Amino acid sequence: MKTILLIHTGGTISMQIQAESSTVVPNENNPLVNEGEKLKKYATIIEKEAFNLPSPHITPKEMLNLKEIIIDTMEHQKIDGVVITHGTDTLEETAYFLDLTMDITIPIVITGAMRSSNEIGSDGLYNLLSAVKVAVSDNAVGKGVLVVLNDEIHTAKSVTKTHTSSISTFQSPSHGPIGFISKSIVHFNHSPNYRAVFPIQLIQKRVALFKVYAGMEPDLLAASVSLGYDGIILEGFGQGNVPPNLVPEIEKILKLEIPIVLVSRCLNGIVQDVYGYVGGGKDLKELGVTFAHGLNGQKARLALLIALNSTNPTTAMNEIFKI
Ligand SMILES: NC(=O)C[C@H](N)C(=O)O
Repeated sequence: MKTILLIHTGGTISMQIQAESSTVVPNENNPLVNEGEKLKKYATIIEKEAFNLPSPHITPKEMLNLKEIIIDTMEHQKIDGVVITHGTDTLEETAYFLDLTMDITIPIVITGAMRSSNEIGSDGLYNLLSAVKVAVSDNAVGKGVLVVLNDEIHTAKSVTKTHTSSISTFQSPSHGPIGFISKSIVHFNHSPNYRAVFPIQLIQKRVALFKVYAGMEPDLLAASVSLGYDGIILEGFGQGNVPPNLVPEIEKILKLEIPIVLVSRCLNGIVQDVYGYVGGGKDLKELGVTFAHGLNGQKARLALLIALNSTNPTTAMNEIFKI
């Protein structure tokens, strides 16, 4: 039987709803900790509670802490896979952070829930069982960090939370799930083709993220530089375009060697240097803006943060943002 390291971090999966107010609140004691018996059928479980936080309280510091817990455990005992329970709001960010920083081939599977532990139809325990089934699957080895909810398996790079409350909230726009879990099997449809890994130890730099909007003025970009941010992500329009009045400020910032990375505010597709007007993708590429293909804003932000904190930021940026 395989051994799985199960790490709890909090989130709705371990919260409860209060009948009087319908408010969902954290539990002092994580109810999932008592569910070990149900998991024993699938794996030998080593259980750790890293923290008990709603996921909006999670920062790259906690993400780094999770990485350390996994590495430390692997140094002391043999484990065949890792399952992490996590709030869904920032789940995709923790998943992608670990995907970019963990140089290991054993499966790391992250799961969560949209309904709290004491709600009718709670999806927590079910998703946890699914995540364990994936983590013990031989076919999950070498596929990077995976996200498992609602019977689907997604890669950390492509998955995103698409619905505020539905249990089918996690989707991979443009890609679809990498696999699924049925009653009896864990099935993979395809494999991820490329994964850059940067085992950083520390996060010191700061990266700002801006969603571009019609009529946006350049002062916020200038303010982020004055505030000492080390990099900027722009979630541009469509295939990667911005309003023309941002262009002089973008040029100024790039001359200061502060990287600007462009993604699209569209849910599907990639950014390209197609449009040749002022503020169009072609213009931005010529100025030296970096294009991040297929990443959403929050993941591009983590990617740039990790690149800037790695030993050779330029090489890391080239690796991370190549298609
Ligand atoms: N479904 C959830 O887990 C949402 C919750 N606000 C969290 O991320 O902690």
